[in-house]
Amino acid sequence: MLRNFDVCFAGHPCRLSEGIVKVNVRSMWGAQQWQENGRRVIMRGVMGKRFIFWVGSEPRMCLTDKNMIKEFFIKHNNHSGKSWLQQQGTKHFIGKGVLMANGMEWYHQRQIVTPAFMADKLKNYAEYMVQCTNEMLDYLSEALRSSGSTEVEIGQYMVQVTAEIICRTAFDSSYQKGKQIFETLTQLQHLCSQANQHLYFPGSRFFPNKYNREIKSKKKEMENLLKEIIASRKESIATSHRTDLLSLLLSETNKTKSKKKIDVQMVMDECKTFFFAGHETSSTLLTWTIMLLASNTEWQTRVRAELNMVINESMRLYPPAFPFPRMVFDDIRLGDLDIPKGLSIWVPILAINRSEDIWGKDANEFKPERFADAQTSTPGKLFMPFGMGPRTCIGQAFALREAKIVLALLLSRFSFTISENYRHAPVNVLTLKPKYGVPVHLKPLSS
Ligand code: HEM
Repeated sequence: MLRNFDVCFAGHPCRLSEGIVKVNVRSMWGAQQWQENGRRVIMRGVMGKRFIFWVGSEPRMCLTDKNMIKEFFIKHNNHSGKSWLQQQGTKHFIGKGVLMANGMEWYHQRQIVTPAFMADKLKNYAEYMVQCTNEMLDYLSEALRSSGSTEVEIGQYMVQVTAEIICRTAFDSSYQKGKQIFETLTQLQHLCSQANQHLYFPGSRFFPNKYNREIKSKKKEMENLLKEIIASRKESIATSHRTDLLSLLLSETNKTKSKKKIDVQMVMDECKTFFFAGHETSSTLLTWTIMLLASNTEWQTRVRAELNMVINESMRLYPPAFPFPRMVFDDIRLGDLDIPKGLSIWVPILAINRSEDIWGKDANEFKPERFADAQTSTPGKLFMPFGMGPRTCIGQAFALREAKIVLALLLSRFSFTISENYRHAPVNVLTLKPKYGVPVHLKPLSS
């Protein structure tokens, strides 16, 4: 039985779309502020810190209590997971990979991919990260020289470098080879996001409408490309000693008796998941961090010694990814609540990260020093940019190492300021992106 929170039947509590925060209910907790084209949009909640809202046919409960969130993510992982509705929303571009799997399927997949992110592998990956970043910076310098302009949209370079890094480290293939897959995956992601904004009713996914037709054809295109890479790698798998993610996955397809045996469709879904999760979030983190540094130039000199603080503050203000809502599959007791199965738990990360009650009056300001001492600067605060509990981000160490390498190399070669053409418009397309990119003026440090 549910008690002690307000109920709202009006729809999404907070929806970031088209760069403008649209609040179509009164139920947002606390206050959430956003800046759109210089205009500050302020939402104030009137429904309290716990409430229920509906997403289509799925009831979701907003939870903001730190202890209950921790208890839920850590203790109740076995009784919760991604709902059918969420799996439907992402199935065309990431399928049933580890991000969307539940129960034993998730457990087996997580076991298979974990070795690819162990400390010894990360050490090897660092070399690729440096190499890919230097190549990107050379390319960037050349682009500036040939255009004669100082302005670039930096986001596209961050997408390119993180895509190249994940291709080389996880799939041992070059960016050029994986480029087509990335483009198709990005198109699919946008198509799925647009399709999800339309009314869902039972059976609607089978309708041959514009979105469904395009999604089907793009999905086929991408899977054919992946099949080509898999086929060429399968031939060499027995003789090579590769330990990248794709090799780990392919070796599991050969295990006839293993409980963990996976088929080619699963390998493809896992590849799509890592293509998506492995660069989308990281490029977003880098782009927002550069936007913040370009707007707060004094931090460019300090950041060399204090990268951790800057990266944390960037993820607080612009969390690249939020934990997906988790559906409760069995009745559970959570704090003072009895949660029935079928209810999803949703944590409003943006509201928590910008709450004045938690972070103080300057919650909306860029102040990396609030993370000066990671042990003591966040007591009593909930900060979970990589999720929490057994399903925490598998690529966390990878992403942080990559972010530090890319930022450190960029800062060693350029200083930068935000362009007057920058339009602040965060938009949620599964990750939190700057809708119009981040144009900056770059100045080579040697000149
Ligand atoms: C700044 C960069 C990143 C951020 C902020 C981020 C954030 C997250 C978050 C919040 C989750 C939890 C999702 C949930 O609970 O529903 C997650 C899961 C995951 N992330 Fe990341 N991530 C980042 C980079 C990466 C990278 C580089 C990889 C792979 C190379 C990766 C792979 C994954 C996978 C596979 C999961 C699913 C884990 C599971 O369910 O067991 N992520 N990430």
